[in-house]
Amino acid sequence: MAAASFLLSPRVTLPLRRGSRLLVSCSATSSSSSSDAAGGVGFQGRVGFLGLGIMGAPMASNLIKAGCDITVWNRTKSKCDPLLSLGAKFESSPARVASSCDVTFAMLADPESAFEVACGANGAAEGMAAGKGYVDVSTVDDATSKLIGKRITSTGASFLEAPVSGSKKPAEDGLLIFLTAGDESLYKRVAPLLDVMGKSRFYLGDVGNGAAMKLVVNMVMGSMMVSFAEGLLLSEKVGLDSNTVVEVISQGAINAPMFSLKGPSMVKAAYPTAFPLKHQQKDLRLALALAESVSQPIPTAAAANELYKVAKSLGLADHDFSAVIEALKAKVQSSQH
Ligand SMILES: NC(=O)C1=CN([C@@H]2O[C@H](COP(=O)(O)OP(=O)(O)OC[C@H]3O[C@@H](n4cnc5c(N)ncnc54)[C@H](OP(=O)(O)O)[C@@H]3O)[C@@H](O)[C@H]2O)C=CC1
Ligand SMILES: O=CC(=O)O
Repeated sequence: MAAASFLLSPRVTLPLRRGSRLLVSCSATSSSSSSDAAGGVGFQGRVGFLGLGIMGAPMASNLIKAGCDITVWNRTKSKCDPLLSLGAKFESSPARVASSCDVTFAMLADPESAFEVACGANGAAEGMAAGKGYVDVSTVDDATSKLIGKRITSTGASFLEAPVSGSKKPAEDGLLIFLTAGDESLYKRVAPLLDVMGKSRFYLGDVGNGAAMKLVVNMVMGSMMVSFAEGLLLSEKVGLDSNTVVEVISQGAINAPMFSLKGPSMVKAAYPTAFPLKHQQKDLRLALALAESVSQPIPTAAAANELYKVAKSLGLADHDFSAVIEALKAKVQSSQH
């Protein structure tokens, strides 16, 4: 009986500090839950997708596979080709995508590119108008998100920030976690699309809260990875088997999927890119700025950030963020000379 009532009212509303509200949707665990009888996803209209990198490509691909009418754009045009073969349409600029679509998603690298694609020349804002929506799923800082939101809403369109937690595989599997904030009616309108791409969605109130939530989560993740890398190297130094360390960690209270997923390849010094190291360092940099804005010390994250900076200087920016372990190895070598 309890389970039935849970299913009948899947969304829980919880009060959140700073006068906003938190809506926790549990309905999104199944993308089929939002499918309509016509085989669509319960969203009427054309959907644009800007930015087809590691994350954007599988997200757009899942929307196409779910039957959505998708129009894509990417700075490097060749990355559109796999999507076009799945049935997507192409437009030659973000402005043209936005003007031909009802709702446009953007998945860009960083604050600079997210701003440029939304607000620059031929940017999405130029194609926006009342009745349209812009959903920025990139990881950016709250100030950038607010600037983008202001520019988009100045056209009469609606704006939602919706950064995601979850990496390449969750993006491929439609299992992302959306951290949304901004226009609540746009949130409700695009919920069926979020449900295709993700397993859950949080509505966090005012623009900036989604960005802040994402930065907090990635600040923790970046520090955890550094601590894990230190543990692996220390265990090796004292003669323990690193694979056994990974296994022991996986069975205890500090188990995290990230450790079991990345540990075995880290032991082999292999770092196939799921989450680029340069993006993890960007998130730590933005989290440090967020912390500074409220005078909150985050010394562990600050130390972790320094290590990711070293890793970048070693040419590891485009490797997976687990390659941060190489920066520790380099430190050991330099201390021995
Ligand atoms: N990978 C992951 O595991 C996760 C990533 N994120 C976040 O999602 C976002 C995208 O990540 P991901 O897909 O991995 O990154 P990628 O580096 O694979 O893709 C970045 C995208 O941004 C585009 N881009 C970069 N600079 C510009 C610019 N100046 N103008 C126009 N387009 C530009 C790239 O275009 P081009 O192809 O031309 O280079 C590409 O489409 C980032 O904010 C990241 O922090 C969030 C969760 C997980
Ligand atoms: O932003 C990265 C992630 O894995 O989430």
